[in-house]
Amino acid sequence: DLEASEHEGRDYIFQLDRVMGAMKNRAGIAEWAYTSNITKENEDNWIQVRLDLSKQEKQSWEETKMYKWQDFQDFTLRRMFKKYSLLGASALSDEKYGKLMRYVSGMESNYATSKICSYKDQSKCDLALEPDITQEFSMSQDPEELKHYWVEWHKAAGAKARHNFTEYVNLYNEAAKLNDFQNVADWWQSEYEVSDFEQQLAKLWEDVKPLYQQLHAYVRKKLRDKYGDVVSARGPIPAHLLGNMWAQSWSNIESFTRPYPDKKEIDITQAMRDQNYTALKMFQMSDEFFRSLNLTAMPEKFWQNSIIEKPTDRDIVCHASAWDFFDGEDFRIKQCTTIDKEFFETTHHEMGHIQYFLQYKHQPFIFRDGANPGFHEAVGDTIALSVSSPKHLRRVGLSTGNAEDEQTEINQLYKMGIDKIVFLPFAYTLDLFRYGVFRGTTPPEDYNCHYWRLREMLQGVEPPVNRTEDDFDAAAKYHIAANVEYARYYVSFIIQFQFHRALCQFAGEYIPEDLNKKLVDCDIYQSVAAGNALANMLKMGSSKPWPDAMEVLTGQRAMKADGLLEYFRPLHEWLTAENQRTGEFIGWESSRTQYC
Ligand SMILES: C=C(C[SeH])C(=O)N1CCC[C@H]1C(=O)O
Ligand SMILES: [Zn+2]
Repeated sequence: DLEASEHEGRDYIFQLDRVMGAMKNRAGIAEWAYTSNITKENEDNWIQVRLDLSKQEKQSWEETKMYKWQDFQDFTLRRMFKKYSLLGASALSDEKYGKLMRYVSGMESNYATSKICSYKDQSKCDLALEPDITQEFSMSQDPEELKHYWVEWHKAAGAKARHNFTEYVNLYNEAAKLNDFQNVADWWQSEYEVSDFEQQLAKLWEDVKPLYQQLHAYVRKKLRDKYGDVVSARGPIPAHLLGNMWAQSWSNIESFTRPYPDKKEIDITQAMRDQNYTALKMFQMSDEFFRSLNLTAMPEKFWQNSIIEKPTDRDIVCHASAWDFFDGEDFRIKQCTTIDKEFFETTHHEMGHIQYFLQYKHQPFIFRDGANPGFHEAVGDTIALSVSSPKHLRRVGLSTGNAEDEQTEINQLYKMGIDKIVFLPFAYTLDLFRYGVFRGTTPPEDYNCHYWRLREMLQGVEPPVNRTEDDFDAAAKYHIAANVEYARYYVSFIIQFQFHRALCQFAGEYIPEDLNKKLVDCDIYQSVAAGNALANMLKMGSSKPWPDAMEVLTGQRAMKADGLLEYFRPLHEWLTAENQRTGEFIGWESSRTQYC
């Protein structure tokens, strides 16, 4: 009868959960071994472990189907069964599952090990993306040099991945269908548990687009002033001039584009170098910030097992990552830290993942996840919004700036905006592109030119040189090569401002309409009230639908652009006035050249 099966179901699912937790630990150790030492042997071992585990997953999946869990009374039990009833990629045959993993590890290892030649010294051909190309790209103001690094990287990391990517799409879609999804796009979107996810993304973009267009027009003018006619007055911005390989953050061109150049600039990269900062010091500062909020300290194993600097004796996947080994004590970060502003933020970003792991480690294994993927990406960034405030940077001795005046505040909002606002159309493009690929509306013969049509339409950028279908520029971005869904970052860059605003109110740092408690000046450092409110949301993991988690912290049950727009309102007003003053054309006409 129903009662017996629900009672038996409870015993079964919690036993299964413990088995799955041990399996995730084993899989994590094998994947860590491979991505922290890229060799054929370690890749083979990782794939073998995953194949072994898929046998166990298939068997458990069959057992789960024997329970009429949809009729169970207990919400948590139903939710656990529902999540365990999704088998995932291991629904494929061993042969196909193995091939799918080979395609992905092939793309990821190519990305991680790609080397290109220096612009200045064509005989030096051992430049890796991190730290070499990233460093060059962030410092250079020579369009020809930037074009060289852009073209060579997109050739080495992008074009070479096209075959693997095309095969991966077919197999991954097969796996989606075996899990009762139309395609991978629907599978990825199901993670957000709303029926109109794609419409919500479009609505958020409509809300933010006017602000982005003003910022884009302003920056285009500044680049035109500096580089001349290579930057058109009314068209897209050439993507290699924005200080970042993917034009996803424009922070590196702040020094010569900021609104009030004669105002003192806070340069924490220089300050950290002057103060002999190490990677470890950055991690210790981040840990101390979280502890100041009454959150949890990094456990001993974190400091023992993490890799925070690039090894010199082997190839590793340098792209920053945070790892939960599902044993309640082993949590790690792997990143190739360099001492600069970008990695100061990245360190907080990754520590945010670890803090989330720590806060939900009491949950059943199946609920040890973000309320949705965007939540996991938002935790560290939300903390970093406080850390990057002038008030906080003064508190920790990374800035000697004086109190804010109107112009300094605009400069500060501009610095935040060329990181946070410009990221949104980039993130939106990446998964709009892949939704079309998985749905088949973008066929392989159109992959590259469609990718650029989306980038021009949404981001208002164009490639520095003509492109063809021999290129595959999308895979020059880690997450495309490594099969990591990207809408999570788009969601994160919206909701982190909802989280930040709520935390600032808990901390007494933000009071609407109070000019002494402005959002832009908020720093929640040492606020136990804010930390407790954040912890209450993080402890839930994925045990409840994400609107319940968001409501616990913000009182809102939907992701909305209002937090971001409120934060940047003074900048929006300033940009609009400035663009009117200089007569800028707002938006962009299609590119002068047919580049694809
Ligand atoms: C730092 C990570 C690892 Se989860 C990352 O991939 N991020 C953080 C912000 C956006 C995105 C990127 O680098 O493209
Ligand atoms: Zn992340």
